[in-house]
Amino acid sequence: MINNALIDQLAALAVMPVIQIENADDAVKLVEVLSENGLPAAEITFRSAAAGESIRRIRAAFPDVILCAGTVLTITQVDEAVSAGADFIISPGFNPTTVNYCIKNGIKIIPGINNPSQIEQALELGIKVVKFFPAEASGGVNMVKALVGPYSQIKLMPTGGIKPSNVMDYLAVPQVVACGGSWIATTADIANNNWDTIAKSVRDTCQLVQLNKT
Ligand SMILES: O=C(O)C(=O)C[C@H](O)[C@H](O)COP(=O)(O)O
Repeated sequence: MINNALIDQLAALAVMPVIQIENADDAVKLVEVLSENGLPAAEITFRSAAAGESIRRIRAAFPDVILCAGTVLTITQVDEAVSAGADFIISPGFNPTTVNYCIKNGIKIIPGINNPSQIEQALELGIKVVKFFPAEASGGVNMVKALVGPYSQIKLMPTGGIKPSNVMDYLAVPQVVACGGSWIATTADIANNNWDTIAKSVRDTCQLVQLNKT
């Protein structure tokens, strides 16, 4: 179960870089750039075959970064992510099989939801934090505000279509812990080793969200 300490860590970050990495050789350099420029965190998505190996190398090089596995769709991927060193699991949807497996095995998971019924499923299982995905396509910040009306106890991590131009609108909602997004370090910039571009994006993002933290 996601604990309060982790919620506080995510809230302090305000944003989670969602990463699709095609070559595990880029993983350590990427997290070095993220960390040194203000974001010691990464969600490594299982959208590529390099995800598990990337998590393993990042964890070995950076024992303290907040490292989670994203796009986790199966129990096999949960096991791969955890054995590689992921702190917690994020999934795009609410899959009872993976959610129950994580709960049973004491693995932290933030499952995806985008409607009231899924929030109630999550609450029934004692889940405190859910991913709101795909955030913009599901109604954006207005949907977040509508959802937290009846479910004020749930905390959300909106992801999907979030950019510098709208991230602050989400972070202004008290139940939003942090926002995920691939804009911070794009797949293309990682693959092309555009580290200066990523470093600037991280610094710009930190400067922007700092407004929310103060
Ligand atoms: O499948 C998951 O678990 C995911 O993590 C999905 C990603 O969070 C989004 O695809 C990121 O959305 P963009 O920032 O709009 O690119």
